[in-house]
Amino acid sequence: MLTPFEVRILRSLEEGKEYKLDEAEKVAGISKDAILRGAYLLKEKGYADVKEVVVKEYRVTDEGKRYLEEGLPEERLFRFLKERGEISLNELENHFDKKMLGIALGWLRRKGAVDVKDNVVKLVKDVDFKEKEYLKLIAEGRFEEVPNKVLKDLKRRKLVEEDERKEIYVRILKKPKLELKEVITDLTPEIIISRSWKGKEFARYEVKIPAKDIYGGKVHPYERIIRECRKIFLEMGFTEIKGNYVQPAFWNFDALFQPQDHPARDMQDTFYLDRYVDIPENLADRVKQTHENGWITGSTGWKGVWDVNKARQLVLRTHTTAVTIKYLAENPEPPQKAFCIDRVYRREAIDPTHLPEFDQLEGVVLDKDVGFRHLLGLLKEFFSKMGFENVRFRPGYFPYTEPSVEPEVYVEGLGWVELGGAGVFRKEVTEPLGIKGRVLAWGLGIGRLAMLRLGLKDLRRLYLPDIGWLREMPAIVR
Ligand SMILES: N[C@@H](Cc1ccccc1)C(=O)O
Repeated sequence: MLTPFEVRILRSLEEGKEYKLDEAEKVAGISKDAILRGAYLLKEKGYADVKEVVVKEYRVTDEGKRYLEEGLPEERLFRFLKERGEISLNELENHFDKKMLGIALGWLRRKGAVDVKDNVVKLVKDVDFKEKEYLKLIAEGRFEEVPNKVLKDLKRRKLVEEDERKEIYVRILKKPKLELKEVITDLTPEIIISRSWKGKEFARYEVKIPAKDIYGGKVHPYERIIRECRKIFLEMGFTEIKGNYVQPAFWNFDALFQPQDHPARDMQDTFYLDRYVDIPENLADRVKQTHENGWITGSTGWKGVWDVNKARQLVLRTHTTAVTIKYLAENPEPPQKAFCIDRVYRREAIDPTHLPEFDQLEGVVLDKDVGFRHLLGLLKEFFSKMGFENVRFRPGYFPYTEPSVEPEVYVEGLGWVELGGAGVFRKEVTEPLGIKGRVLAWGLGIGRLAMLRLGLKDLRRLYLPDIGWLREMPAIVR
């Protein structure tokens, strides 16, 4: 039994002749997808042969194009040396860009064209620069004429890029006596309503035929990992909390016993707003005393004068600890278990692992008889649920916790990666706010976590609207 497409293909393609998919499309007058499906069905029945050939194509990169105009770095240096004779490396740096000089010297040495001794460069042999001719051929699309080794070298130098394309050929082996009994391939509402399917055959579904890729809608990989973290803490009985992006320095720093001259409070590190708010007087008073002399906590405090105006200034929160500490001040009775997944801001120079806006996964446990070991166990449990089995804790320092640790997870190929901070809140933090009990606290960089899970090397990828990457990401990553 043949589908209408198969019949169409058999009728329009010549027996024994090989057609590229594009040609077959033109000759048969049906879409490439239909040809492909039909051809594979015909292959199954022995009427056709389908061949897939992977062809490589080469393209000159921007850097390569520049060299085509200016000459290869080694060629330019060679010409210069020919004119000038021996010359010191220092002198050369006056004539050439340092990076270009490095590349040029490297290749000339490899070719045995120069000798470098005591910082002096000397030409010792005449060499040719065929690579450039080859580069030109590639630029003209004549890459078949370029030897493989040269292609490989040019690719390694990033002057040429390789692309792979699949080409599909269809050949009709023999034509059956065409039986024109119609077969139904797509069952439509019309066919059902009119009952025209009666007495007809249905095409069998062939799962092995390559089909068009379909990209369904799905949750963004980063958001998916954020949801995964949220689920883990909800399942462990935590409450999710939220807070404002803009916080008084009081909640971001002072309530956390961060001294007013702490470098993290500097303009260099924190985004300040030119606005001030009032803070609860009784709290401010106790925090002031704690900073200045320890109040009744038994601590000596930081000494010096605590200035309420510094605490009143608004900042873009630099960590979500501002949210958890405020929550605990408002809910000081144990037990409490809360977490917060949200955006924080720091004045960072942007690089592959730093962004001025990023997200933290913050959490606290307040109870009468909890301690450091519970904290480590809890974090270990969380990481293990996230798929990181190898966890270790390095000693750390935060003004608000004692002891403090920096959790790290082991990632194949990267080694130990630091994921944030954790510790037990000091009494200088809990007592002035009236928090009754011990507090386990942590703040993790959730972007980093996502990066590791998704196998990315650059945090910025998480925020790029790269549709190709998004399409390729599976809906579930483990
Ligand atoms: N707030 C710290 C992390 C941390 C949270 C809670 C306790 C200890 C450390 C940071 O942003 O790096």
